[in-house]
Amino acid sequence: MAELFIGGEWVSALGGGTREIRCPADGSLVATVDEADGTDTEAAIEAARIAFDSGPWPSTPASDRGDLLLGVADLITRDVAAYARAESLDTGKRLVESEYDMADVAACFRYFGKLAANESGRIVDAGRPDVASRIVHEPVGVCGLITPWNYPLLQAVWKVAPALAAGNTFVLKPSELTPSTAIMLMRTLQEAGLPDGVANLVLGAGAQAGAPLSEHPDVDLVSFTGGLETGTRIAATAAKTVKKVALELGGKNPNIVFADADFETAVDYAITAVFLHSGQVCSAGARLIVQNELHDEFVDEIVRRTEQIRLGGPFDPQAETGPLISAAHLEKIEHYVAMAMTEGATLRTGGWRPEDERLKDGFYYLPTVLDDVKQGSYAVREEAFGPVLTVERFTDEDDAIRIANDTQYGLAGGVFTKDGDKAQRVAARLRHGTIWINDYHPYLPQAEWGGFKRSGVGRELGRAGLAEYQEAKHIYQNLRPGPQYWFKRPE
Ligand SMILES: NC(=O)c1ccc[n+]([C@@H]2O[C@H](COP(=O)([O-])OP(=O)(O)OC[C@H]3O[C@@H](n4cnc5c(N)ncnc54)[C@H](O)[C@@H]3O)[C@@H](O)[C@H]2O)c1
Ligand SMILES: C[N+](C)(C)CC=O
Repeated sequence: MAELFIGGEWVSALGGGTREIRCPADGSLVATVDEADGTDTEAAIEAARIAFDSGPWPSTPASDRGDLLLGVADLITRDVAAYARAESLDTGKRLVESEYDMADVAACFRYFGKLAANESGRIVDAGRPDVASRIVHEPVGVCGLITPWNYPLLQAVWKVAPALAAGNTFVLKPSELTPSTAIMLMRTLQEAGLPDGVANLVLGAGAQAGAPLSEHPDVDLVSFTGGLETGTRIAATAAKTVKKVALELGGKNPNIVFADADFETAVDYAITAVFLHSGQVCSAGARLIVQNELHDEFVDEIVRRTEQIRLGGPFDPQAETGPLISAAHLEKIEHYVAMAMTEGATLRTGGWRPEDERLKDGFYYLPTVLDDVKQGSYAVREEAFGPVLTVERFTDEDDAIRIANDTQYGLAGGVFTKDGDKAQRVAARLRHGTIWINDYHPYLPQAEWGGFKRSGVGRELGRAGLAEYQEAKHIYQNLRPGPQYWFKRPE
């Protein structure tokens, strides 16, 4: 016990609450951890406030902050096996996927470590030789960071690394379902030499442990990754104290396949786009939009391959994808498929929990393909966040773009074609934050990530990802001061 990290100390929840963390692949007990409530979070906010207002971190030279982040990347790389194992036990994700995620975590610390070291503000030409004018970047203050369960450490680090690089202090509240790697990260930050109170961790349910991060007047910025409904609530609450708000929300991501695409490449990516991590990926290509003349052959092949996907737990070397995160999420997917069927979708494969005895204790759902879904229907409007592919058809380029943009979301999308000009034309007209051409899923720490429309506000990663955590201050110095006499001098 004592997994809350507040003011540089490991402490237990004041109310004595605990929560069992169980592996979604088989229900085995992973850990019993502290469950905070609002009082613990308020204590963490106070520690972060004190560290910001009177601690050394905000005024530490940016290059020294950068060095510390580079050291964190090295420590995570040293401990990658333990981190990956912990991530897989909490999420049920295949070990190899967690290993990739941990490499991305280290790369993110390296990117922001180097960016911090090169941070210099800029000189502004005031148009007068007797004026020195410059923009400096300062930290925003105390940041509340709230993160989901699907990529627990990676999504946290997309916030933690730029927040630290910019000189902020923070309180992190990871998903109550997947706290283990966040606990490990606090130990790593401590080992790297981060001053006390800069990094704080509270564990627990959103409504209790998370809510003060958007409500409390001492929090200057709240950055949230999660569902649209929660994000909307957090933004509304944060508005009362005029906090800066960054939101990374859901997606209903189109994957457009033209008839001239390389067939084998497009089929292979279409399957990975939607079924990676059992579809529990914000940018999952869950909406296959395929050109009419290719439809039958393409979807037949997708169905044939989907039926061969092997499900299994994180340490099954033959498993290709794993379980859903919880019983509640499994029920949500069942409801989603039932709704699609009532709307007239054709179930081509899946649509059930697997009968395999080997999987009986986990939250598994068969990879599912729903053909003939109607445009504008529930199945194409709502994010399933599970292993369900919907199929729509299009006639020509304009039709593909119209269908792909017909969503409240705008996170990501794919385009498959051998015609490079056409691919660029389509990419330019898609209202989504990331467009992959003849590829799907890669993201880079140096490339901004975020959503158009209701997929979010602001950007993570890249230069804009650092700017989210900075205030720009203009310093204007009159080099030859003297009276101006705008108002007449009294006689
Ligand atoms: N855009 C992206 O980059 C991105 C990345 C990953 C996940 N997501 C989205 O996340 C969603 C799935 O994650 P989830 O189920 O964990 O989302 P969620 O909204 O249920 O929870 C996310 C986090 O918010 C907390 N929370 C819940 N209510 C809160 C409240 N009132 N105040 C403060 N915190 C609160 C939760 O405890 C959790 O830590 C999907 O919609 C997915 O698309 C988006
Ligand atoms: C942003 N990403 C792809 C790492 C995780 C989305 O759920």
